[in-house]
Amino acid sequence: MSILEKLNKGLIVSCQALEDEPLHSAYIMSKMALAAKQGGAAGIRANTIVDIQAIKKEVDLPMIGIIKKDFPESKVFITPTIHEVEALYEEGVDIIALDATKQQRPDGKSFPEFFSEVKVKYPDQLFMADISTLEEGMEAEKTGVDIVAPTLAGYTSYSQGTVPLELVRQLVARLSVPVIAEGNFDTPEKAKQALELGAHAVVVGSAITRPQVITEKFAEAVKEKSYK
Ligand SMILES: CC(=O)N[C@H](C=O)[C@@H](O)[C@H](O)[C@H](O)COP(=O)(O)O
Repeated sequence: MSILEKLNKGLIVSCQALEDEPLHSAYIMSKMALAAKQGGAAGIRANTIVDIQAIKKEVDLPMIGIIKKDFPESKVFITPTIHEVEALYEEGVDIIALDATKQQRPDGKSFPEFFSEVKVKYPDQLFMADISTLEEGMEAEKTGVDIVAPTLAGYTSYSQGTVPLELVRQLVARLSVPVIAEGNFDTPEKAKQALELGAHAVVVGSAITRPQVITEKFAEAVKEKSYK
């Protein structure tokens, strides 16, 4: 069975904690991935080589790998340059996800320029384009990516206020490549709706693996009421 078949209509759990987050630790992310597997996840999305290595030891699910890296002169931070692609390829991940927005890249290239280089170097690797608008999804498909995901909807200056489910609906209608729903699918209902709209799979992160975010929602909810 191919990787895309294995992920078909499945839940992918994103297990990520950056340096400034309380759960920042490859060991903890590996246990998050194990919990996700026990809960029925079909795949894992993870950031950094150390986390990916630790997770691979714990679970054998299909892996979407990224490397987040900040550059002072660019807002592109998900697998931004060929160096991060190279590291993920060397490590061996089933799918490499990368920023495919029109934002200024750290290497000064446009996404099509950047991705044509990547594709020539790694013709057999599956690539997932993280985009923020329909237009970027359509552009990404033209460059030859294998999957498009609205991961960055609401995270670029020009995509503020995007409703993720609405963008999924539009992407599914306009693209031929599989669309994986990702980014603020924070309830089981929204995840299910994304699949009903035709998404190939759905990635859920914070609502499962960021306890500080989950706690905040509960804390806000109990604060809103005045109790007698
Ligand atoms: C914008 C950005 O940095 N997104 C990252 C991409 O890998 C992750 O931090 C998200 O957790 C992931 O996309 C899943 O989304 P959510 O946590 O909303 O379910």
